[in-house]
Amino acid sequence: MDATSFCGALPQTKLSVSNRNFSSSCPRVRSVVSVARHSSEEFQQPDKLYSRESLVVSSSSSANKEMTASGRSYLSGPVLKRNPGGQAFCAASVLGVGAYCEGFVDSHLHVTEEKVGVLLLNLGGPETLNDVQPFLFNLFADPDIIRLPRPFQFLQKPLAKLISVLRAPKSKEGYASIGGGSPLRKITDEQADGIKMALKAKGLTANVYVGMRYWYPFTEEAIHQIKKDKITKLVVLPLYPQFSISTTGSSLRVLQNIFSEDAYLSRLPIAIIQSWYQREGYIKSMADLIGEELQKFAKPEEVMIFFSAHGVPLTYVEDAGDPYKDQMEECIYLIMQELKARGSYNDHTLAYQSRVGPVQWLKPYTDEVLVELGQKGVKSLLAVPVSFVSEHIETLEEIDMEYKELALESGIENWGRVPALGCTSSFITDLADAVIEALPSAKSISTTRSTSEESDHDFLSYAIKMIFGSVLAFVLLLSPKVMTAFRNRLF
Ligand SMILES: C=CC1=C(C)c2cc3[nH]c(cc4nc(cc5[nH]c(cc1n2)c(C)c5CCC(=O)O)C(CCC(=O)O)=C4C)c(C)c3C=C
Ligand SMILES: [Fe+2]
Repeated sequence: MDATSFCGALPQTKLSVSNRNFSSSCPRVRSVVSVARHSSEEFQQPDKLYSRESLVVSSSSSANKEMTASGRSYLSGPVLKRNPGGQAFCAASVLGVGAYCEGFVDSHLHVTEEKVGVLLLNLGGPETLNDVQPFLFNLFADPDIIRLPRPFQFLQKPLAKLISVLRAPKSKEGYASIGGGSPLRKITDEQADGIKMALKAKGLTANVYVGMRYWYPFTEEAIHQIKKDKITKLVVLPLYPQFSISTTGSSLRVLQNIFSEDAYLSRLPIAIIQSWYQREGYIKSMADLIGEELQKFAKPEEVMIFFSAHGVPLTYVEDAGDPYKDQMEECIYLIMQELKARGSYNDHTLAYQSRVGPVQWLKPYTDEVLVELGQKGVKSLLAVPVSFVSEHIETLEEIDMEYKELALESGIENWGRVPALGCTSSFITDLADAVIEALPSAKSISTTRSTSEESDHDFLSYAIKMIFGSVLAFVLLLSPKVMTAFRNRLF
């Protein structure tokens, strides 16, 4: 990337990025990624977001093959593309080249100081055992976590209350076993500080905010602070390497709702990095950690590398077009390629953990595969948590305690676990690079509401849905499958 080409006046009109197609580098992912043409496509209406087509549009693949500064071989992070004219932002200093551009010329020809903000999105976790049930309520009240058909959506909150109360004792046990709360907030705050420092070292002064989806500091609080600080350009960076409707998609939906109803925010230029699992820095950082842990085994070459990703219900992928599974497989492929390039030819496998409720989730399931591997005679296994970048309940309790015990019982003798990336410096530096690369594509969102949302406000159709919905929901709740799930405490 030609660094000097970034510095200049802010364009007076919104940029539009030309529509180009790129193929994924991974043989397993054959879908074609097309780059969005309009700014509104970056910040999609919920209905649109979940169509297979628009999710693919939102994948970050390959557009960045073009944009990497150093001609790296991996695809890099931000979803969308560079500024086609290259004239929009004062990023020269960011790359340590050229003059530091401290201001931009606004539409009234006044020089205004640029204030860059970075918003990190994450899930959040209960900090005390008393927080567990309300945290679970927030999680299950999210229509991106429990996806009810439209006529049943009025049941979301009562159902969330019921499930959160039923699940709380089991979850509390888990949180109690890791010290009484989630470490996610502390780690995410440290990552935020790290990214701020890495950006500073690269010449970009930015405020870095943390917005959690289900616990403090909530996304709404972060946005409030962003407004207070009068940020003039925002990069949104979800701390999930792979996009899922249930994680990044859910957080973006919250942002969209807030932004579309606020005059200042809807004009704020914003760039969203929707997934970054294929960035060179991330892949190499993962390979570094795996390589280090492999060396702790007596015979590193005989160790099975066991990637364990958080699962999602199968319908997300099969019906709603969630790209999560494809992105996960591509991610594993890239990590294994990197390990091979370093001379490690270990066997590997991918399985999905943490399923909740009576529905089918992505397979194979981690617990089942561990038992099978033990039965097949695998003796050494290195677990790699791959959908998370911080330690939390599902690494510290589920993998380190439950799965380790199961593996040892199943015949696996040597167990290891790769730590989550946390504040690993190569990783934090790469996230800072992703922010810098994304900045030029920042555009303000469209505030147009979809017609389907408007129709929700139509009283007559709402009343009809309520009546039929209530009857159907009652029947559904009494169905044997749901009752069995409750009895077995699957929730
Ligand atoms: C890629 C990451 C994650 C996906 C995908 C995801 C989907 C998903 N999760 C649930 C239900 C629960 N998740 C819980 C905790 C939790 N989930 C993630 C990440 C993903 N979830 C993280 C990082 C955490 C831990 C937060 C922390 O406290 O440290 C929980 C609570 C814990 C428990 O009771 O097990 C639930 C419940 C669903 C239903 C879902 C997809 C639809
Ligand atoms: Fe989860």
